[in-house]
Amino acid sequence: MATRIRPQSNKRCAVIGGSGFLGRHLVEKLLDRGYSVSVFDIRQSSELPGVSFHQGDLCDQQALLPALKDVSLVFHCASPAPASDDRALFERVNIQGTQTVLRACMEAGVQKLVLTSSASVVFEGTDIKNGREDLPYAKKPIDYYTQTKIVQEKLVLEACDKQKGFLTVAIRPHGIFGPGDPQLVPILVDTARRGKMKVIIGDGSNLVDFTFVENVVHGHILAAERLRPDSPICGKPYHITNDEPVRFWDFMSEVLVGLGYAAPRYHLPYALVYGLALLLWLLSLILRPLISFKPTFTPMRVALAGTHHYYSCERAKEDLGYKPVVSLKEGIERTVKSYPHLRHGA
Ligand SMILES: NC(=O)C1=CN([C@@H]2O[C@H](COP(=O)(O)OP(=O)(O)OC[C@H]3O[C@@H](n4cnc5c(N)ncnc54)[C@H](OP(=O)(O)O)[C@@H]3O)[C@@H](O)[C@H]2O)C=CC1
Ligand SMILES: CC(C)=CCC[C@@H](C)[C@H]1CC[C@H]2C3=C(CC[C@]12C)[C@@]1(C)CCC(=O)C[C@@H]1CC3
Repeated sequence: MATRIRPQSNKRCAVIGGSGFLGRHLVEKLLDRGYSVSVFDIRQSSELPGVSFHQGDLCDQQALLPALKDVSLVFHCASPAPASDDRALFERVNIQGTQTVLRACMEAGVQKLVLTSSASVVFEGTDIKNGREDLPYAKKPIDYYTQTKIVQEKLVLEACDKQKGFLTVAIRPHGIFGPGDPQLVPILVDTARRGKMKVIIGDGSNLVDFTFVENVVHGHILAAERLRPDSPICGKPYHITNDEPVRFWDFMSEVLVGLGYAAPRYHLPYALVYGLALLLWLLSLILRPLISFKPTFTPMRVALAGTHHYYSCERAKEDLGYKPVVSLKEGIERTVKSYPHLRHGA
């Protein structure tokens, strides 16, 4: 078992969203690196030695304050899941809630805030190849969740104020995967179990970033440790990826085959699938008062599965000294091993 390093007083931090997939990995790495961690989350998490847990809604400033007491550094990686598809909730938590987090940080005397944003803040459903951070925010984001992530990122970066001694930075990960992920592998396996994972959308050559969770954690910690008044990173966003763009369908196939399912083989033209998804989505809207159904193939998912969207992490390499610590191959192997219950026939 790994021994934890004893925390120094300047290594006190809080992780808002620390019970979630990314948050949990982040908390474990922070403990390994000698931080003392306080977790704030709406969801109860299993206990970790050395962590003080505070349960509450981040929209409630009074509930947040005890978790931020004597803390100089805050990571904000809480968000409702995109799949919840609840506009009012996205707006309340990602926009108003983030304003509350900022106010609470000021009141508690927090000096640094690292936000988990998303690379999708610049994605409009059409190809992005090696996109850099200077791409404009999407005017037509792929969904409302992403719309609120854009506003959230702007709020946090604009709050960076060297005079007030409050520094901020945003990490933009893309396609996070790894042990404990509640989205990517479970959705994929569910689709395969329902017999809907037979078709490749388009010619299958579109490249996408999938980022192993430990690399995303590494990017967050580097950003936190480099965030100083004299550093060029203040108030800026950073892409964090595996730096190994992969064909979307090769990645999916590798995970599926690793778990004992067949890889998709047949091809359908992108425009046809997108058109059908659009039609289904319209039907689901029209029929909503009578029956409720959630199509697997939403226009947003088809766009994610059928276009190029990969990003450059050169800025993170230059300013943060970032380099992925786990390769895509190893990440996939470790992920597949961590889901014995999702194996074919389990
Ligand atoms: N996963 C991915 O591929 C990507 C994720 N991101 C961003 O990374 C961050 C972490 O994502 P991920 O770990 O996947 O998500 P998770 O849903 O696993 O974790 C988010 C955590 O925040 C909690 N939470 C939600 N609402 C509130 C609230 N009002 N107050 C306090 N806690 C709350 C969630 O609880 P509950 O589960 O009960 O809602 C959950 O424990 C998010 O900001 C997301 O937008 C960005 C790019 C890609
Ligand atoms: C790269 C990236 C941004 C990944 C984020 C996670 C999800 C959006 C994907 C995880 C599993 C994916 C998936 C599909 C779309 C995108 C995901 C939900 C499909 C529904 C696309 C159409 C299919 O043929 C089935 C796919 C199942 C898995």
